[in-house]
Amino acid sequence: MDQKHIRNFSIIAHIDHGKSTLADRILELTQTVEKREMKDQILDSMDLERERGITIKLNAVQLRYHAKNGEDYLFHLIDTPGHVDFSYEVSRSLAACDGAILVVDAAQGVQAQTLANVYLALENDLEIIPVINKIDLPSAQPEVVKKEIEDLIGLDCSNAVEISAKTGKNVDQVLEAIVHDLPAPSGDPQAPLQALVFDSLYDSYRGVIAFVSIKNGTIKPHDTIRFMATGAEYEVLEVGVHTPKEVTESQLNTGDVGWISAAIKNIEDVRVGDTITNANQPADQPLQGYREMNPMVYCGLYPVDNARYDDLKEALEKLKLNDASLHFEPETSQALGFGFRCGFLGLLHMDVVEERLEREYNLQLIATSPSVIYHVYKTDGTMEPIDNPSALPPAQKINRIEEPYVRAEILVPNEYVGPMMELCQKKRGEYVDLQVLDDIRMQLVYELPLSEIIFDFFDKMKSATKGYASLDYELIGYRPSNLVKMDILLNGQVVDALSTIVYKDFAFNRGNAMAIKLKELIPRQQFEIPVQAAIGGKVIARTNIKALRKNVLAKCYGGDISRKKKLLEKQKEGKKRMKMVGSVEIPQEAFMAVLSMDDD
Ligand SMILES: Nc1nc2c(ncn2[C@@H]2O[C@H](COP(=O)(O)OP(=O)(O)OP(=O)(O)O)[C@@H](O)[C@H]2O)c(=O)[nH]1
Repeated sequence: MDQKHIRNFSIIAHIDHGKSTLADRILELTQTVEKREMKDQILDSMDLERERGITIKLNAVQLRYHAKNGEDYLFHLIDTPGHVDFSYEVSRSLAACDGAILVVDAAQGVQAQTLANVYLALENDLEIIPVINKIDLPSAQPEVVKKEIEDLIGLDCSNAVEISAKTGKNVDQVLEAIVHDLPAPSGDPQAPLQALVFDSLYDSYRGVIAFVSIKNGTIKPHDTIRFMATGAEYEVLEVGVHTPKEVTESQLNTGDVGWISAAIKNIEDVRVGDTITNANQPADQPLQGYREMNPMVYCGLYPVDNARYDDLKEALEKLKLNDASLHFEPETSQALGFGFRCGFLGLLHMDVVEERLEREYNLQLIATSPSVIYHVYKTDGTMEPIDNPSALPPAQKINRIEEPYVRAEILVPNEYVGPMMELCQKKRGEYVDLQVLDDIRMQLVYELPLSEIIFDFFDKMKSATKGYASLDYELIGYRPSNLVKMDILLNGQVVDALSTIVYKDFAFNRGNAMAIKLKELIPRQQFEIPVQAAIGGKVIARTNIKALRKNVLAKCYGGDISRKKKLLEKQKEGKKRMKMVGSVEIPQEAFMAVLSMDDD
């Protein structure tokens, strides 16, 4: 198809405003997917996505649309995730497009990530079409929401389409708007090849598959390609698109969005954000990459079975291909043995990676409690970044510790401004600004320590505002804080994987809460186990896990051997996620105790 009839676009929205549902309707209307093959949210191909009902990975599909002007168009739709943890993926997918459909919930209106995503789209020079979704809801107020979009974002909404992605109402008008209001790709087919790598995955037969958006030139099998950042060269074996089924093509042209396979066995050669060019006729410059996102949260990941260390390493390498924001390096723990220190964009990202490792690579893992990166200034004048509390130098060698701060913008209905400010204050927030947005909402700006945001801030915010507030934040730098390392001792021994860095004024409460939580989580054993929280060798909290009195098998009367077996099986299941530390068996949940503690 000629370039004028191609449209490359993303759908952007705040979480749950209906991106995936709209994508489903578009696939149906363009008959990209046969009705009987249609399952809900077909673009969410990962099981995990379907179960959690959120979009994690971006996906690109090619669609054919017969427009009302009688002409045929080729669309490339790139789906994007909505959760704040995954904004990196959003900026990746936007770099591959020329336009974006902005979906706004007609009942909820503009939310924090609506704004954040619009800014990302504007940074990428995309044309934006506003679409008001969920007009079937009784609480829908499309006119109010349109005015909000005009006032807050400055987008003209006089032609904004009002749709229900659920019922399909007016979705055809969205397709027409894509044809008429979004630009065709502007690249030059005669120019040297420049293809933006916006994603990749590892296939055990074909090696690394790169997902690309062809900005200039063309690419076909037998071409020799060069990855401009790494310099690696390969001969192309196959090229193609997703419809969403994988389809092989003879060539990808300027404006196409598709995949390339070239028997790439070395995972390191392919970097998301890199530009592919033709080695025989190379482009002078790579395309502008996009902002690299740095991990904000770190934790240790250890195989439950130490013998599977190499499997974990391989799994992490493969996962990283498909998830450029994941970082990892080897680490050892006295308590847990050999594992990896891994960096994530946020807690949801951490959760998702852990679950993917377990499901897709069949690994059993223990994750240690998450931590941000602290800047530790030592008395010898040097600074050491610390993302693992157990690596903190002894107190006498520390001059000061600085921790990362974020600027948080919170959109909150008027009646919840009070409770929201109280929460921010409690989380060591510093008030910056409060602005009236419209008749019913305000925008609250606070500067807060990142460590307070990542743990249970979202949950607390939800309960303080009945779920009506939304949050977006960005890192603004480091500030000195009064922080100390809190150790946990089990049976008199420090368990390094349970150490945390805490704000000194909170230490006493946290130590107590932690000891109580561990008592709940660690099963009773043959002997009594003292649980202590300590700072610099001084115990600040203590409790005991009582010894087990009865043999569990005693519960099964006499001879029923099959029941006995079943019980033992069950115990074994439960034990899989346990780790022997010294003489104490610790379950996975215990390492995450900091997350579920209540300070109050
Ligand atoms: N009533 C109504 N519900 C809708 C409509 N569109 C989507 N929903 C519902 O809203 C919820 C969220 O929709 P999704 O399409 O998963 O939202 P999303 O924006 O893709 O969410 P993430 O992928 O997690 O960012 C689902 O329960 C949908 O069924 C609509 O037009 N009307």
